[in-house]
Amino acid sequence: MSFTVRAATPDDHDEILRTVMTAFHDSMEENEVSDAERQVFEAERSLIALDGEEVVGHAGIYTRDLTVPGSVIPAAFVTMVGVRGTHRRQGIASTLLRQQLVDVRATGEAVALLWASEGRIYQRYGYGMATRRLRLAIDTREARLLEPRAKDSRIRGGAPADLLPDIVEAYELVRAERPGYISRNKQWWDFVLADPASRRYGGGPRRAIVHYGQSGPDGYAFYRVKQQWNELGPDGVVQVNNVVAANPVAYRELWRFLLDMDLTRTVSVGFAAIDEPILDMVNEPRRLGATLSDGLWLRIVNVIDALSARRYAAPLDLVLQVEDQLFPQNTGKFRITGLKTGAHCVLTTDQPDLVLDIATLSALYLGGGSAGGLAAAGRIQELRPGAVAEAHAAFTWHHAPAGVEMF
Ligand SMILES: CC(=O)SCCNC(=O)CCNC(=O)[C@H](O)C(C)(C)COP(=O)(O)OP(=O)(O)OC[C@H]1O[C@@H](n2cnc3c(N)ncnc32)[C@H](O)[C@@H]1OP(=O)(O)O
Repeated sequence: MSFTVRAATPDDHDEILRTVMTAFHDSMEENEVSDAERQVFEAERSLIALDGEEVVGHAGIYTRDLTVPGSVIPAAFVTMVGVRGTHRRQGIASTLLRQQLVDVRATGEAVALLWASEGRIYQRYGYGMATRRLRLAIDTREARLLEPRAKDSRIRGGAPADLLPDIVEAYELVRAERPGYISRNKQWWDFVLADPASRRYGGGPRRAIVHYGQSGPDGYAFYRVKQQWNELGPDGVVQVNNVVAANPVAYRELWRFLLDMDLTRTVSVGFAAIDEPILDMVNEPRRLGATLSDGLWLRIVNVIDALSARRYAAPLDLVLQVEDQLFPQNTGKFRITGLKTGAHCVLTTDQPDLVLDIATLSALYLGGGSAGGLAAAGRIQELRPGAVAEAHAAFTWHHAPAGVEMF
């Protein structure tokens, strides 16, 4: 089978969606496509594969900013990757995904990242597991907050759209500090707030709570309640995306509201960080029902730009020997010097301290992958004793990175 590849046009949007939904065993008819979804579509950054006139594969990109340790950088957010079942395993996704990475580098972005339907799809293209995702299923009768209610603290609840200016203010307080957070312009807030009934999966409409401290809004959470009853009475589930808060009081009081809602017995959280503060705020952490999986997958496309764009938790001076099968520019020896205030990365002929491939370096990038753990897994080779410990201290960050929204 032969296929051609071209950039999409705005008119291709619905056919692309139909193709991707078919690949996901879903259908356009059962999913309302919101205006918000159409608005964020970037036709010129979408690649489609065609068999004759038929769209048979797609890989798209959203252009947004990503918070990395100590900095915010432009990044490519890969989305809607799908190949029709009739055309799978014939190299279509590989062609699209490799071409896409070349385009990302040409655009000037240093990294691409994505949520994987299955992690094993993407490692072959150099993506590394850059964040870990914690899900919580909290038995609210068993896990209680240790601290009493705060004074001078106020919570408002309502429809997200009605509270939006305060929600945006709180989000912006947090975004620049937390690796993994993503910029949201007006279109992206519309996208985040879109709440079509076909995507509620049995839950009610999305609601918001905002916390107000002495200087204004400083935290919020979105949630929906799935109302259910068993033979003993109410058994509702509060489904929370994540809790966004700029300080411990805001975080705690938002949680207090969520954990103590009438007619509910469980709070589920979809996007918690592995250092999520709630783990250290309750009397019975085991009852938070935490489960761990892969989070964001990240691919460095430009080693020099990426490594010099972030900051490092401890002084760093290392030579990394990197192997990248797609980009010859990323293969070689790089000296990285870094501090909390700045960083520099250049090609060098010096002896390497560590040897690793691009997927492993990508896993380290946001501070999520542990250099010690990756070395123990045999993915980093240490040529100078002590170099793994130095990399470990420098690449980690005081906030674990987390992917906090699907895109
Ligand atoms: C960011 C996102 O959008 S994540 C969503 C990804 N999409 C989905 O999961 C939807 C359902 N699946 C699909 O649409 C397709 O099967 C895709 C996109 C995953 C793969 O498309 P294909 O065109 O079949 O991939 P392609 O033929 O290029 O395969 C490349 C290689 O990856 C392997 N591969 C592809 N998909 C998978 C998978 N799901 N599991 C394991 N291996 C896979 C192939 O076996 C092949 O290996 P090889 O080179 O050793 O022979």
